[in-house]
Amino acid sequence: MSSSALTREQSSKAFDGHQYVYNHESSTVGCKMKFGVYVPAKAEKERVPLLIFLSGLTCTEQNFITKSGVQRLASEYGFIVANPDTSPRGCKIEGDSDKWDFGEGAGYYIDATESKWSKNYQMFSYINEEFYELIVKNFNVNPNQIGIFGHSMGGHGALISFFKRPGQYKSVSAFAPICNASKSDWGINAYTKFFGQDKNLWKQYDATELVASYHGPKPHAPVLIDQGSDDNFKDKQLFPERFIDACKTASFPIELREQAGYDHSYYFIMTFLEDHFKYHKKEFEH
Ligand SMILES: N[C@@H](CCC(=O)N[C@@H](CS)C(=O)NCC(=O)O)C(=O)O
Repeated sequence: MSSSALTREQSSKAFDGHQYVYNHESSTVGCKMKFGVYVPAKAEKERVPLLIFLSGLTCTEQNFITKSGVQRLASEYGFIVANPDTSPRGCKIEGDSDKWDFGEGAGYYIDATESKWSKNYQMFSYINEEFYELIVKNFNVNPNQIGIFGHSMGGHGALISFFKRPGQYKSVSAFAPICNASKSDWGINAYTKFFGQDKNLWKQYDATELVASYHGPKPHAPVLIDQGSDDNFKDKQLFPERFIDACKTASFPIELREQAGYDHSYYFIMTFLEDHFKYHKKEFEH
C-alpha cells in the first residue's frame, strides 16, 4: 500500500478536541475515500489509544459522528476515534447501487475475488492495512492500545478483523453484529457476487466460522456484544446465538447482553456506547 496525502474536509471543535473529516486517494480500493476522526486535546501532548469504529449498511462516515454522541466520550476518555466509510464509492460498477444492502454503502469489509468486484471491493485490506496505517502514521496514536468495534455489518467487520489479524487489535466489541454472514440473506447475496460459489471463501469472512480456528491472543475480559431485543434484523440476519455457541465451543470469552426494548438504530448505540469505551479502556490497561 502507499500512503496518500490527506485532505481535510471538515474541522469542528467538540468538547476539548476536534471532529475532523478527511479524504484521501486509496490505492487499495482505487477511489477517493472519506473518514471521520475525533482527536482529543490529550493527543496534542502524548500518544493516546485509538478506537476504530465500523458502521453498518447504508452508512457513510457521517452516521456515527452525527448520531452517536461519540465526541463527548472520546474527549473524556482521551481516545482518538476513527471511522471509515463502508465501501468504495463512485466506481460505477454495474449493480453497485441498485440495492441498499449491496455495493455502495454495503462493502461487507471483505476482499472480493470475482473480477467484476475485486479491483475496488477490497475493504478488508483497506481497513486493516491502508486505513489502519494511515491513522497510526498521521495521528498521535499509541500503537499498543488500538481497539476495533462496530455496528451490524460493521460489527461483523470488527469481529472478522480481530480474528483474521491476531494481535493487531488489543480489543474488539460490537453492537448488533452480523455474526454468521455466510448464512444470512444479506451475506449470501453479497458473497455470491463477491466470491462466486466457493463457500470456503465465504467462511473466511464469517465471525462464527473464524472463532473456531482462532489461536491468537484472547481478550482479558469477555468480548462485549450488545444486542437490542426489539431489533428486527436479529433473528433473520444477525444470529447472535450462533456466534455465542461457537465461542463457547472454542473457549473464546464473550458476553452477549440482550438489551430489552432497543432496536437496531443509533439510539441503541448511543445508549451503550460508554460501556464499550469502558470495555476497551480496561483491555488497554493490560
Ligand atoms: N435502509 C434499511 C435500514 C438499514 C439500516 O438499518 N442500517 C443501519 C446499519 S445496518 C444503519 O446504521 N443505518 C443508518 C442510520 O441509522 O443512521 C431499511 O430501510 O430497512
